[in-house]
Amino acid sequence: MGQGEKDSADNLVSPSDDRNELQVEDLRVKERCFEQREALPGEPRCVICGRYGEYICDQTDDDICSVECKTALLARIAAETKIPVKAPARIKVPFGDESFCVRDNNFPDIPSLHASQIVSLRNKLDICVKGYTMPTPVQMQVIPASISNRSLLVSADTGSGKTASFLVPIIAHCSRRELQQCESKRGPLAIVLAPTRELCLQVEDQAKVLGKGLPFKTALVVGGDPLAQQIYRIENGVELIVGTPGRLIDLLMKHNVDLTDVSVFVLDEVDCLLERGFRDQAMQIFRALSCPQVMMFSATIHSEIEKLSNSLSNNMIHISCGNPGKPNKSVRQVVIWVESKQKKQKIFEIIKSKQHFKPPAVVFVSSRVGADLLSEAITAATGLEVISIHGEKTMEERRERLRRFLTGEVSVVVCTGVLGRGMDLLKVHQVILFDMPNSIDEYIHQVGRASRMGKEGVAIVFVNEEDRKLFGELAQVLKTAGAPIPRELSNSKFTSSISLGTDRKRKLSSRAHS
Ligand SMILES: Nc1ncnc2c1ncn2[C@@H]1O[C@H](COP(=O)(O)OP(=O)(O)OP(=O)(O)O)[C@@H](O)[C@H]1O
Repeated sequence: MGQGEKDSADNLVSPSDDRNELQVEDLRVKERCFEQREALPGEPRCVICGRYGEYICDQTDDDICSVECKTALLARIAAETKIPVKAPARIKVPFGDESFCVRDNNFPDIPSLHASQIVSLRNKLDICVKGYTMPTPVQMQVIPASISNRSLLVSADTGSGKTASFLVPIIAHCSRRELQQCESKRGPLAIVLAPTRELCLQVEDQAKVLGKGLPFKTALVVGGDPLAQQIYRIENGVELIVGTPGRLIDLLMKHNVDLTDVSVFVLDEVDCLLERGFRDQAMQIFRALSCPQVMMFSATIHSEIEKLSNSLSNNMIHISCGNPGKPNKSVRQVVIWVESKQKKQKIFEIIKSKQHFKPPAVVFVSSRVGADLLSEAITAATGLEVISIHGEKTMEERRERLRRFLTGEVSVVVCTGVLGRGMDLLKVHQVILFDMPNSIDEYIHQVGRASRMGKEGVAIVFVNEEDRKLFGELAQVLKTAGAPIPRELSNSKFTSSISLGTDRKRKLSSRAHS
């Protein structure tokens, strides 16, 4: 019997039309079980009272005689499946790369699997797991929380696996929806915004890897690539769009993309997207969507960003893992005082030194022209092939250069902030901040390129008087990390409140008492 033809009285389904014909004398659904007759030999029996099982319970497929017995059946099932809720035991969550597994005694079937059973189950099901033996702390928290459909604001260390923590729920959501709907053309279900083309490229690649074999297609919408191709792809049906705000707005203004089904909106590097010139564009895209679940991520989220993010959702879950807002603990920060004129000489020395140069290395500078000039100068001084990546290069060049660096063809890249945030440069364990960035947040992100998933790295940072605007915060960051502070920095009047603050206070107050 079809769904629409169900008995209107409480969804009881008649098992057989033939039998109904024999029972024309009583078409009314039996409310109470005593209204039902006894079962004849060979007839179905009510699973509760044993009378004639005239109906099928729509929720369990059991034979049932009346509404009364259906209610009793459902109550019995609910009581049997109700799991006693114990107060959760306190779990000591380890830091960094310590391995641990949270076992949930409420679901005894899963935790009872022994390591050897897991191996044999994986063998039996042809499952091969490499690299991802368990979720990272941020994934442990974000993936289940995302199921609530509430918006999330997540801060976690650089290199701690935030990307997969939003891609896994997106892919699960998209493939579930895809399996249910079989339409050939459909609108996207999720949008991920990120501030740079390189980061979008990386996120889309990772989405493809994680969604392999599933009904899950992606479109990359970044400037520099032909718009027509991006539109063609979206029109042919994709589940996820990954893009930079500017190009996405451009595309949405010029073409009628159906965003009705977009139910997940991710802002990766949210502080950057809501702070710098991107905010209006990000908000414009948000307003084009109908109440999506918003997921926001960064290693640096401040109170202003928290306030701004609240305007995107009024029922937000805030998640913080590790030590966000600080440079990754796995990176040793070596800050050197170098006058501007000496910087080039210093970097040549480092790159020529077997002891100090640990390629592949990323060198951060503050300007595009600076990136080109420095890469040429290093090549001239050391003989090494060095490439530059920045926003003035064509997309094709940026892609090709990044590929050459990631595949190890070239061991040094000099770049502007385009590689500073989010880039997963797995083999890189050394970064050199030739120019200090404009803010301590960018410093945290750039330093973070030297370590992924707790691997040790080093960040060599050049500072001089020109960076005085950041002296206070830099000294604080170094002090917290236990890293050496150059004498010039600690003696500077801009850091006096940090290095001398407590002593001064004590002296003043003792004088006041005397
Ligand atoms: N569960 C896991 N097990 C092992 N490796 C993982 C796991 N999850 C992610 N990774 C890997 O860890 C690396 C860092 O992840 P990711 O780039 O997502 O970090 P992130 O937190 O977004 O960092 P950032 O703030 O710098 O953008 C990636 O190479 C990723 O493939």
